[in-house]
Amino acid sequence: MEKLVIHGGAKLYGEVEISGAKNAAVAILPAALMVSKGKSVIENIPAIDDVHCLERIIESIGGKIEKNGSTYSIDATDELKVVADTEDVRKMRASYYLVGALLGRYKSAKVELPGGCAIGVRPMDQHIKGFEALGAKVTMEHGSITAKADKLIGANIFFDVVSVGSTINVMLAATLAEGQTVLENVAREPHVVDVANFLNTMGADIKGAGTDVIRINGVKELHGCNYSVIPDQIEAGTYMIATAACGGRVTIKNIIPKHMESISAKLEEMGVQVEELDDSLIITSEPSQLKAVNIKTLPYPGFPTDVQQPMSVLMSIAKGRSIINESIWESRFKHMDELKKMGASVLVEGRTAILEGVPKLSGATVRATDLRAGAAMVIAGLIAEGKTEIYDIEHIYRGYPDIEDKFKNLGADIRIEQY
Ligand SMILES: CC(=O)N[C@H]1[C@@H](OP(=O)(O)OP(=O)(O)OC[C@H]2O[C@@H](n3ccc(=O)[nH]c3=O)[C@H](O)[C@@H]2O)O[C@H](CO)[C@@H](O)[C@@H]1O
Ligand SMILES: C=C(OP(=O)(O)O)C(=O)O
Repeated sequence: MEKLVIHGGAKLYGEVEISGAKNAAVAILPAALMVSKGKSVIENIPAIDDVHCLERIIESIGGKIEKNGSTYSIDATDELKVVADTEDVRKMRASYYLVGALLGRYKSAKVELPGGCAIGVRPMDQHIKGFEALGAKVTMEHGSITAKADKLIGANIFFDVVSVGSTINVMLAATLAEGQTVLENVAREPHVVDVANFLNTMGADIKGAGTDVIRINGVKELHGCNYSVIPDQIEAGTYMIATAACGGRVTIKNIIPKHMESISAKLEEMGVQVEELDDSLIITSEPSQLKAVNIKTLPYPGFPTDVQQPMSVLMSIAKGRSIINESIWESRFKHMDELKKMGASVLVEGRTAILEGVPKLSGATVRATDLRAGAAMVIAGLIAEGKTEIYDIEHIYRGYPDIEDKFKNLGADIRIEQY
């Protein structure tokens, strides 16, 4: 087993290269299984455990993957199995995209129910509503979801909630349906746009991704293509916040500054300097000058829920009272108990957390209760006085490539130890 050991106190200086986006890559890889002609060559795939899990799932149903660094070549031209039932499917959230991809291509899919971070109830009713509107019969039994159709016919679907997963999943299936599908009240996250762009590069006809209405004209088949995954908005946000919390000056490289606007604006409100270049941001911070702010997590372009936990660490040392309203997930404050062990002053009531800024945190033994909670604990360890040990770090590796090396290169005292 492994734990992270951090000695806090170092300011961060230098450059950090952001990897491909987790939540785009984990949708694009299943989407590549819809291609019946040619190979898909996909660059900038992040080296994270969710991707490794997905690789094993893809191979278990007959897809072939060749890797060259972060470039994956996917060959799905042979007939695939439409049943995905391995342990890996239950470990990660994004395995649910196999339903949309296989239903689209084969009009049949049976996939074990997904896992992912325990951050609240994670229903699939909107995915099911979309598949059913396209003509599929969907059942959930014995821990798996089965979707079958004689044929898929385009439909108008108005989602009851703004959901990344159901927007992408139904878009996948509708890509190979007959006629036009109109999806309304859809998620506008950069990864939704990236998946639509990938599908279009493979021959799909999708318009409107990035707005709240997506129009899809079904096509008969998809062909291979070359594509590069967008940079990870959440990984970039995590390094921006870490720099703001530790102090120093760091260039966050290989990003799309537009995707970072809600985070940049909040950091500036706190007194952090954010300089925008073409594909990078320079963060300069003096932590003793940080001011309290309030955030409410919202679908894009609002403040991302996936950055809320790292952000709470920054708020814990900002002068004054900060308030977080977590509007997406009802259990995304589990890390607060760990943060309290390090001296943070936090009161959690339902979906609200109130933080009274303290001058410093102190090192402690803590757990990564989920993926972004783990990133939050790393930032807390980096700013705390003394030694912090973080257990259950497997959660962190689901979404952060080389986190230890990336922070080491910026001057942090962080290492992995076996126990
Ligand atoms: C692999 C992946 O991309 N994960 C992201 C994805 O998760 P995921 O796709 O699971 O999250 P959704 O956007 O679907 O969920 C948003 C909200 O809609 C609700 N909901 C969702 C589906 C449904 O059928 N019914 C329903 O009520 C959820 O309970 C939640 O309150 O988007 C979340 C919100 O940005 C992020 O935190 C996750 O990092
Ligand atoms: C919640 C997250 O991931 P998942 O949906 O894969 O659990 C996340 O990336 O913050």
